[in-house]
Amino acid sequence: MSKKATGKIGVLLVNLGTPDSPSTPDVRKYLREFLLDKRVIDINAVARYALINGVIAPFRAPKSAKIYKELWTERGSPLLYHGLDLQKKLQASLGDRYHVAFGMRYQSPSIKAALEELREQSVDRIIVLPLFPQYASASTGSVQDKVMEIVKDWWVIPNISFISSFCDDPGFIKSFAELGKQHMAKDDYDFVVFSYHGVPERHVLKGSDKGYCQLGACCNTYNKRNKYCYRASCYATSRLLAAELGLREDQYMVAFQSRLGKDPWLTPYTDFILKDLPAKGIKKVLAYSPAFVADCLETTIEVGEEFKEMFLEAGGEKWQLVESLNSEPMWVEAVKEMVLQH
Ligand SMILES: C=CC1=C(C)c2cc3[nH]c(cc4nc(cc5[nH]c(cc1n2)c(C)c5CCC(=O)O)C(CCC(=O)O)=C4C)c(C)c3C=C
Ligand SMILES: [Fe+2]
Ligand SMILES: [Fe+2]
Repeated sequence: MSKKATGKIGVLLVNLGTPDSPSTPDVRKYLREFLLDKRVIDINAVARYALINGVIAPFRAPKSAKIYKELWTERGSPLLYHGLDLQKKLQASLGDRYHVAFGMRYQSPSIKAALEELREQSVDRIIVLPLFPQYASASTGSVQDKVMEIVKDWWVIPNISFISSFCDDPGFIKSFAELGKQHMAKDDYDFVVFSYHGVPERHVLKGSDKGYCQLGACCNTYNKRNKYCYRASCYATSRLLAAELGLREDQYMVAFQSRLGKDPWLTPYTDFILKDLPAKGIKKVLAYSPAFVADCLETTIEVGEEFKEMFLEAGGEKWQLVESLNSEPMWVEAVKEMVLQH
C-alpha cells in the first residue's frame, strides 16, 4: 500500500521590524524602509520620497533614535528578542513535525531569510502568522504582500496560507486578560483604557467592503462584512477583553495612539482623552495596548511612560501598563493552538 508523503510544516512568524541599533543612522535606515512602504504611507511615490527625505530622515530619525536608546536593553530591541523567544518556545511546543522561523517585515532578520530557512527544511506547506491581532493593510497586508513578492520567484511554490487576523481568538483574549487580572488582583483600578496603534481614517475606508465601514456604529459588531476592518477588529478585541475582565461598558474606553502627519487618524486619540479622565474622577487607570503581542517602543515608552506622565500631570494617581504577551507560556500555547487549528 502506498504511504502518503507528508513532510514538515513550516510556520513563519513575522513582526513589524525594528532598527538594528538605536543609532541615528540605523534608525534612519529603518524608518526609510518602513515609511517607503506604499501600504504604510499611501500617497503618490514622488510625495512619499519627498516626505521621507525632507522630514523623516533629517528630523524624525534623530528624535526617534533618542527614544530607541531609552528602550534598548542588553538583549537589544524588545520587539526582536521577544519574537525570537516566541519562536524558540513555539518550536519546542510544536515538536519536530513543524519548523518555526521568525522574520521582520523591515530590517532584520528578513522575511526572505526566514522563508529560505523553511525552504531548506523542505517543508510541504507554510503557515504565515503576522503577529498583528487586528488586520490592517499597513501591517498584516504588507507582510502578505512581501511574502508573495518573494515566493513568486521560486521555481516550486509551496502551499502558503495566512492567519490574517486573530483579534477574537479565544487563546489570545484569555492570555491577555490573564495579564490584566494579575494587576487587578494587586490594586483597585477605576478604569481600563485600550489604546491601539492608530491608522489614517482613509486606510479603514479604503478597506471597507462596498462602503460598509463608515467609522461609526458599523464597528459595534464584528461580522463577515467588517472582518478586515481595523477599527471593527479593535472594538471586537476590546469587547472580548472587557467581558473576560468583567468590565461594564462604562468602565473602559477604546482609543488610538501614534499619529503621524496631518491627515485625520482614527479617533479618539489616547493622548487627548487621558487628560480628561482625572476631572471625571478617574484616578487609577489600567492601560492595555492590544494591537501588539510583544513589547516595543509603542507599549513600553509611549503607553508605559509618556501617557503615564501626561495622566499624572493631569491629576491622575496611577497609570499602569499591562505588559505585552511576549513569550508568556499561555500565549505560546495560544499560538500553537492557532497553528494546529489552521
Ligand atoms: C499594530 C500594527 C501596526 C500598524 C497598523 C502600524 C501602522 C503605522 N505605523 C506608522 C508609523 C510608525 N510606527 C512606528 C513604530 C511601530 N509601529 C508598529 C506597528 C504598527 N504600525 C510597531 C510594532 C512599532 C514599534 C517598533 C519598535 O521598534 O519597537 C514608528 C517608529 C517609531 C517612531 O519613530 O515613532 C513609526 C514612524 C504609520 C505611518 C502607520 C500606518 C499608516
Ligand atoms: Fe507603526
Ligand atoms: Fe466599521
